[in-house]
Amino acid sequence: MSLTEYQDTVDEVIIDSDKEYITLHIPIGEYDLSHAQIFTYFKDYLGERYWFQSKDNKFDNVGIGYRASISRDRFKVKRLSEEKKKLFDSIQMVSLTEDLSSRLSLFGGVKFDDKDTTDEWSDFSMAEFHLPVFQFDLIRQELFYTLPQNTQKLSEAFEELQETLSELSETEPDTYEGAEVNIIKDIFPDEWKKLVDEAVEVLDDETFMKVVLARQRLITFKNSLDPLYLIERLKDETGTYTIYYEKDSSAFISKSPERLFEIKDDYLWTNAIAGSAPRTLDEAENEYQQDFLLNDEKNRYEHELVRQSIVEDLKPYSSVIKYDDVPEILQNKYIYHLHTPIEMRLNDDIEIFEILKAIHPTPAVGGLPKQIAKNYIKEQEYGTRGLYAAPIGLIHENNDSEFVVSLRSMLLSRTSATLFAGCGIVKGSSADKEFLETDVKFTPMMNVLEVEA
Ligand SMILES: C=C(O[C@@H]1C=C(C(=O)O)C=C[C@H]1O)C(=O)O
Repeated sequence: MSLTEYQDTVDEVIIDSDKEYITLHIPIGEYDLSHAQIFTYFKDYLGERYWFQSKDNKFDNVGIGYRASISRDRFKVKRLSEEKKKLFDSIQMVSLTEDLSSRLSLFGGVKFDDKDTTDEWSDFSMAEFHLPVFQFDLIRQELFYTLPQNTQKLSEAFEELQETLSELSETEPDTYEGAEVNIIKDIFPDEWKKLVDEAVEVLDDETFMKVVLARQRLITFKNSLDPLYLIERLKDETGTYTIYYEKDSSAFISKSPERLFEIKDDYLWTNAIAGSAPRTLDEAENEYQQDFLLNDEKNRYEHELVRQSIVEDLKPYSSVIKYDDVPEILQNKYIYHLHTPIEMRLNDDIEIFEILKAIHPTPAVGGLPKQIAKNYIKEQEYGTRGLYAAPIGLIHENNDSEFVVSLRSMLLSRTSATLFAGCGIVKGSSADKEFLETDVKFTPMMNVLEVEA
């Protein structure tokens, strides 16, 4: 079926003058679009584009152009909830056929904490979510096209859109160049180890049990990083989330294994992930590492703390919370983690930002007790986390949502990349071992950039 057949439907739409935007919801199966085509065709939108693919491939969304945004300097649940509602309420949705299943979403995130933003993160606000002009759902083959209610006649806009889509489907993806490395430099590696040692000194079994300490690696390039190159490289590792998020002259990229939560029809799914061991190409070694992880006291203890804390944080929002006592192994390309899935039924009328505030930062990326760990990180860790280890994801109109803990990530400017990786420090941790673990956690981004340390 071709889109021209919907022209009558569009012509008959009665415009609701109370709304600020009209969103056309359109099947695009006839066009067969690729990520590379979309990012090639919409070059001019550089700085206002994203790609979000979930680990289970339930979502593969590309957003182009930020038509409207919620952007706040402070993470205030009430204000954000009001603004989100106001934005969704200002849209007149026009679905061209009844059998569409995709949902319009806001995409964005909330920074790890409110530590003074150094220049490197200044393109992103504390909390920021975007309604795209074009939201492509490449799994369901549907498009949301949002335009201001008053710009032009809707039927003309629809004709133009069809032209855009045919041009897009005929677009040859641009060729691109790889990244030519200038310098690779760990930021303050010795100081980081010293900080870990100091943390181990203050940590105990009761008052301050865990803190996650992160470090950075800076890579500079001789040429500017081509978005298309990055998009193609991001496809290399499967089984993780993919986040590619352009904002003004920065881009943030993550290949995270970790879901913060998913909410669907009053149910919430989350997980405890803590405890790590490297995965190699040697099967016998891998068997050993998994076995070690499942039975190692330190890793199991750390994992248990994380799980307990998440369950405690969510208790006020649910009367039914389910999980197993024994963790499973979560397998990524370069690393194994201990993993416990958690499922709960949400009480009525829970705001998504409330859940976000309650659950973030999980002790997998902050520590325990939460507030002490958060303060410790803010005061002691070098630099600013910004969107590293922060919640990033999609919020749909009805509160259904999916958020990622943006690990295995980097912040890009035109010719440099800052990679982030951290690990949980508990009493008895060894700085050298943890240093190696952060090395392993840099691997997904090193691999995206095709560089070796
Ligand atoms: C903090 C990171 O990872 C987290 C810390 C882990 C650990 O300490 O074992 C494991 C998985 C993640 O929850 C990171 O990747 O930067």
